[in-house]
Amino acid sequence: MIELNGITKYFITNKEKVLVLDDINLMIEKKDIFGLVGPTGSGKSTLLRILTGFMSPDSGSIVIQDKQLTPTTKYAIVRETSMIFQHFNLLSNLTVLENVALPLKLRKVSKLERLQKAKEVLGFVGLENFSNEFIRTLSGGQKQRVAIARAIITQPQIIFCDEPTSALDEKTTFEILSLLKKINEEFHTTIILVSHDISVIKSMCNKIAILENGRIENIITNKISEFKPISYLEAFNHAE
Ligand SMILES: Nc1ncnc2c1ncn2[C@@H]1O[C@H](COP(=O)(O)OP(=O)(O)OP(=O)(O)O)[C@@H](O)[C@H]1O
Repeated sequence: MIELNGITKYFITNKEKVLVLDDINLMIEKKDIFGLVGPTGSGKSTLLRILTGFMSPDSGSIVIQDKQLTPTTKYAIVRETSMIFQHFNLLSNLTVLENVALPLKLRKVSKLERLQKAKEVLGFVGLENFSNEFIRTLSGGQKQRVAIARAIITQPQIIFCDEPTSALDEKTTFEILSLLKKINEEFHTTIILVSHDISVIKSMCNKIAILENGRIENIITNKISEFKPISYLEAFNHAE
């Protein structure tokens, strides 16, 4: 469970103080696939950075898994989460298996155990025969599968996905979204999905928050397949 209460964030630019997030209140339940959409500059990345502990809000409170996110608790909380990025963020000098095992290496899990677990999750994402390949030899979809395997190896409660399919074609997008859905269903992982693509959000999410100018303009929790973007979304939608 994630609860945001009254989150605000300012940036200082050219001696000007700009309000980038304005009183954000959100409740995300366990096993939700929660979509965060909004035009460029609406504050999606800033909100994601705050949720993942990379940035602190100026005011407001965040509760994740029943724990208040503070500078002292954030490392323990972040350990229960993983992140998937648009451009995969894999290490090109490591093999597929080493990339996937890396989070367990950082947690000082023994080599035998982490490689065994990495093979297991590579099987789950359908890349069991790619263990010894280097990242540069893979397609975009395969790279994202590796990133997903790396994300689930720590059995996170929450996965944050920042435009996970924006670099992929339509068919690969469908395959990656199906894989994320399978993770949500099998492990009851909560997924927070940031995307420009309304069709991605509509096909995946059971709740959608629409951000505009740093404010939540709307939260949609039912009849998502019937949701039609209105004027403020027209500039960036791929819908219908
Ligand atoms: N480090 C920063 N310093 C100053 N202003 C910033 C900083 N980061 C973001 N901003 C501004 O904050 C606002 C929100 O930016 P943010 O990146 O969160 O939006 P976004 O919805 O993720 O946009 P996009 O879809 O283009 O990634 C924008 O006006 C942006 O210019």
